[in-house]
Amino acid sequence: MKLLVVAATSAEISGLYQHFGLAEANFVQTPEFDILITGVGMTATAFALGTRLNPSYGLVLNVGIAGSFDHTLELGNLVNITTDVFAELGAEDHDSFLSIDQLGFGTNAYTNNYTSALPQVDRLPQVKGITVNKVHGNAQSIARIKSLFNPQVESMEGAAFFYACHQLQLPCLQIRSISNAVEPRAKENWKIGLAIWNLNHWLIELLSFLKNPTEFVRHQYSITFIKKRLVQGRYYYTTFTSNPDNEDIANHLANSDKRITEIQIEDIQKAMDGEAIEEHWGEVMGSQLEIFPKKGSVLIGYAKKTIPIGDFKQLLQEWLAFISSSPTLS
Ligand SMILES: O=C(O)c1cccc(C(=O)CC[C@H]2O[C@@H](n3cnc4c(=O)[nH]cnc43)[C@H](O)[C@@H]2O)c1
Repeated sequence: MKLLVVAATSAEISGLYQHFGLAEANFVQTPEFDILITGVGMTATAFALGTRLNPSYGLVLNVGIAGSFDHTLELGNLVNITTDVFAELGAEDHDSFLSIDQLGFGTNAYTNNYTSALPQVDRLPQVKGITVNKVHGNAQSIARIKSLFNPQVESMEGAAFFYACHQLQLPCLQIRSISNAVEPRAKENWKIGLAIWNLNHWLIELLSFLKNPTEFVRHQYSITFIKKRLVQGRYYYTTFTSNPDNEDIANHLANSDKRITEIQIEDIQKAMDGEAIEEHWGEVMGSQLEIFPKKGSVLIGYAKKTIPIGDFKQLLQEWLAFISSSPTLS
């Protein structure tokens, strides 16, 4: 299944280009996925999709940042926008608004139509979005649009994206990261960097998963391994998880250096072979580890997260392979 990733600006998916070693062009093709940068707004999106969208794509994915009307969504949170509305398309009727539907000229609301279960998508909250030409930044217009559509988020492209995919009947998803609250304009409150960071981590995890869903257990736990270059050519290895349930596991791995990881793998292997081991590791590397050979599970961290022993062994092996890739790590 080939994927088309659609974003308004290349800045919003800069981490993706970097991770896969791609040049920041407006249309990039790789064996597993293509990237299309449309430009900001509905017109630019419609034009770019008109030139590039075709039935060879198994999934079309719109990603970007968005403003939120919903106070339960924190800045930097990711959402799955399942319905998106052309909020300004229609006619004013004195104090009322007539949508394009009410005028009899079309449809103003479009939904995504991707039903396959992807763990990275399933764990995101599903929200209703509106698409606007003008970012809301005025108390009266915000109150008005809320009373008209009761939206949770807004963007400048989403509904146009759904419209184009709908025209070609292509499976599509719109995933956005909240960069700002929709409020009387206060640009200093926007967290664009955080929103883009989280979006890119999620995107890299999804694309790596689609590339090889069965190979990596870490993807089942939504854990991404990260290698950062420090000064003087040294590297720093850490982890990230977009699933709060797995934070203890991710931290445990990040805290395990090569030696500790090897010792854990040895003990886990012994436990799996029925040999006696120290089951109560207690606090190791700022994390709790208990091994239960009879139950076939391990407990990691203080949130009492228990996972199958085989999964833990494979996680450790993947981590060991990752951190062993550079001779600079002790
Ligand atoms: O500096 C500004 O005033 C400004 C206004 C809107 C967007 C931007 C951007 O840099 C991002 C463009 C991109 O972001 C989406 N976006 C983000 N927040 C909102 C929002 O509150 N309302 C509508 N769109 C938003 C949008 O989809 C654009 O593509 C800067």
